[in-house]
Amino acid sequence: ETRSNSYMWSLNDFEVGAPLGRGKFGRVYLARDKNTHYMVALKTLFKTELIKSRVEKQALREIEIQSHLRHPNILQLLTYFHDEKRIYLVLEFAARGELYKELKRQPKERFSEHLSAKYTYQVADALEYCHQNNVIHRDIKPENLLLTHNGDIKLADFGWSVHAPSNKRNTMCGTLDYLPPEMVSGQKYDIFVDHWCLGILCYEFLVGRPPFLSDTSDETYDKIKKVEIPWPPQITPGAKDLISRLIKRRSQDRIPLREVKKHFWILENKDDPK
Ligand SMILES: O=C(O)Cn1ncc2ncnc(NCCc3cnc(NC(=O)Nc4cccc(Cl)c4)s3)c21
Repeated sequence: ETRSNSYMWSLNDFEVGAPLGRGKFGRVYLARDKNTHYMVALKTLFKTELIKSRVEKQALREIEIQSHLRHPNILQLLTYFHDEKRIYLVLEFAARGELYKELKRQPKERFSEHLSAKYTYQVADALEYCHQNNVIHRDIKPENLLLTHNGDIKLADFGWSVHAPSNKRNTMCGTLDYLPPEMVSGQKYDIFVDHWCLGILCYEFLVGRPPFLSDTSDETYDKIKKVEIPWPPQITPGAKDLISRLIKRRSQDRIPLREVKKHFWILENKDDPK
């Protein structure tokens, strides 16, 4: 039987299994609901770590944002609870784990046009839904995408998401490769930062590395500001057309997500594996 909304979840409701991954603020464990035997991913966040890094408001904002989002390509936050030391996020379990590892496992560390178009379509669909709910994800990259057992995308980790529009400074700890020009220069930004990241993501699926990858972060900043995209031979004209319409310096020039979903390269490649 399902529990009423007022039920107070606790660690005691779960049998905790193998660690799935580790983050800066805590670990992710495979866990099973003792009652229903439903498998979940249990993300623990140490309160002291959150406070030390001054991201405790971010964690609460993520819980607020993610508990209202419901979409087949967004990793669902099922519930949450805390004890004296940790906050626990009870998340949908994505059985094929991080897309990033799947990308590195590929023969040339890159996806076929079919998989690239399928994943780009599913992320575009999830982002369109986020934007309709006035949420900017802001941290779209392969590390934040998970795969279900049947190979569908789950957009995860809304730890950096905010309500649009925003000029929230974010001390990005991760890669700079996905930052759009407006965020690099600390300007006000809007939902179109996600469009930029979708273009970078599609490029990385097809090439195996992001377009502005450089040895130093200064070089990366320069390439981001100049928007110089190298086009290796495996990028077909259709893929180049879509990517060029997303990686635009001016945010309002980036094509809408509904246009991404019906772009000819996406429609020609997203369904049948070649
Ligand atoms: O990814 C893995 O390591 C392994 N893995 N494998 C399968 C699988 N199935 C589901 N979830 C997984 N991982 C958790 C993904 C997250 C979702 N939401 C998050 N939110 C968050 O981290 N928030 C957060 C962090 C630090 C500070 C602040 Cl303020 C907020 S992490 C899975």
